[in-house]
Amino acid sequence: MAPHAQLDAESTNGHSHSQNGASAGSAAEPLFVLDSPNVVYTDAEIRSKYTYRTSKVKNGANGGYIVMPHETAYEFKVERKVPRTGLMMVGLGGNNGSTVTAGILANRQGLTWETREGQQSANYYGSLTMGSTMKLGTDAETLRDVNIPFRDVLPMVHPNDLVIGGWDISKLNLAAAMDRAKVLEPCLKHLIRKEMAQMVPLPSPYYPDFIAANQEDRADNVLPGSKACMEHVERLRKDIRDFKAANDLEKVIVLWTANTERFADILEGVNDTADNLLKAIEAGHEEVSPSTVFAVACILEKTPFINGSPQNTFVPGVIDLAEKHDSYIGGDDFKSGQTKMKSALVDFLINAGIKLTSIASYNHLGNNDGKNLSSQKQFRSKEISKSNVVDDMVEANSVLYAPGEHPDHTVVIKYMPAVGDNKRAMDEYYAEIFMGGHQTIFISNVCEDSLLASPLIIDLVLITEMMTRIQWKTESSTGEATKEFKNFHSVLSVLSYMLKAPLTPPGAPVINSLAKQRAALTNIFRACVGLEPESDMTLEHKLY
Ligand SMILES: NC(=O)c1ccc[n+]([C@@H]2O[C@H](COP(=O)([O-])OP(=O)(O)OC[C@H]3O[C@@H](n4cnc5c(N)ncnc54)[C@H](O)[C@@H]3O)[C@@H](O)[C@H]2O)c1
Ligand SMILES: O=P([O-])([O-])O[C@@H]1[C@@H](O)[C@H](O)[C@@H](O)[C@H](O)[C@@H]1O
Repeated sequence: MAPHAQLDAESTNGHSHSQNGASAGSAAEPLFVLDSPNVVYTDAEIRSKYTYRTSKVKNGANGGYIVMPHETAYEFKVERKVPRTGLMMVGLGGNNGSTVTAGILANRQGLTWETREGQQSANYYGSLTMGSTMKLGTDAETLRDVNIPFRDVLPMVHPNDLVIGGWDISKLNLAAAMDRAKVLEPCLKHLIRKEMAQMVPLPSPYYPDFIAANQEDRADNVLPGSKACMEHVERLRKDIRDFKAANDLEKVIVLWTANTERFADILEGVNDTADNLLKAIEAGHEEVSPSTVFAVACILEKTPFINGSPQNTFVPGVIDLAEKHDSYIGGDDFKSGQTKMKSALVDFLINAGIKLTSIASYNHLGNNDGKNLSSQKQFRSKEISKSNVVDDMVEANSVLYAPGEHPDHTVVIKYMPAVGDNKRAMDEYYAEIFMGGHQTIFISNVCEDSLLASPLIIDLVLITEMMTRIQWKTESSTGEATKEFKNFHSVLSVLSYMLKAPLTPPGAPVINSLAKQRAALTNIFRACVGLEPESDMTLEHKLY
């Protein structure tokens, strides 16, 4: 048997994999065409001329402002051909890794299975790309909204077509890993057990100091060496090349869904620049984490790398290296349940003029993630990513909050083995309302953590792959045109909707508001086919 088999689109009676019949390697007939001189379709590309309208503000007299409308003319280019794409997960044998793999297999085969509530069919619920819609416009006759599946706005990879592989420090095949995870129904597991058993994770670097000591008993599938080294970087690069060749892939995305690591110290001369980081790895510096080694390997292999965990994988040297190699990175920490709710509810409360003064977020869970997080250093990584999610919304409202003022905010996570993957999240939101009143909101949220995270993994992969096929150029406002098409900045902040602690290009603001994050992603994709940003003005229903 191959050192590790993969989940391959051809290995099952494939269903029509993508909307409007497209499958990997083809340019689908789009669901819609924009009838505009600003959008040109060829077999290979969509070209869209888009005017980005913002306002520049400067201080005026008496503490006021002077606002100057500002326009930038962009041209976007989208490659229409959907490439044969692989997903390599670090932590393939974990709850998320095994669950998302099983979910894709079940969807690809169009499976249904018996549950206590009756027949259940495979679906992609919880995925923004596969489960949500966007407004295309209004019907020319009836003026009713016309909405389309998000996945149809651009020619995206269909998750059913993804070829899956990856690494794990645990050697369990994915059928055994699925059993260990205790997430999926026995009847479903029975239907996919054979294919899942064929998938065996590649051995991986394991540096014990970065994850909880309680993970040691799992580490039976590790590469020689217990600290960073160039041999590990080169081995991971070869793993990616071999996976690509063995599966005849045009593209691979690597995603970290392995354990939460402790934060790495940022050390001048070690991980502060690309050159220093490469030297530090060469020298076997003990402050370089496995996730940073994966990031470096992916950047050198021009393979996008996404971090689904909260640790600071992207030390300054990694960002510097990604920029130098024009390679995509994104992260951090899937925004799956309690924090996702928080980033929507806080946005609502503060934008309703309600002064949130206290947030208490408690949760307990009993999966291996919870076990790893029961160790203080790993919990601290998670506490940071779960705590910073309200900062931008608070700072944006100077009516409610004085400079530096913010709600009390506490995050508690406890490991309770009995509940397994069924995370219990309990939140209390306490706020000041009109004339000295108070509002207290209690939220209880129980769900399988991995069934929330798995669709996010799919969205992160599909959107990252789509971004590798979008380029831009502009006639800048000062007239210096960007002659050649360019990639977006190496740090893919467009992924923020799926992430608790969105990584942004150096100096760029962090936006945590869920609505703003979705609007940014939606409107960038709309601009690539010449559609204006979504506007809810609906003047057509107000001005007559
Ligand atoms: N809802 C969610 O499940 C959720 C939400 C946000 C973030 N996360 C994060 O996603 C990650 C995975 O969550 P999970 O529930 O699947 O955890 P898990 O413990 O079930 O899986 C992690 C896997 O990573 C493997 N691993 C550890 N170190 C590795 C290394 N160096 N190389 C390769 N594999 C390694 C482990 O053996 C394990 O199989 C965690 O960091 C978690 O905090 C999960
Ligand atoms: O995304 P979210 O539900 O706010 O946060 C979750 C935490 O509550 C949980 O304790 C942890 O195990 C998961 O990895 C995830 O980070």
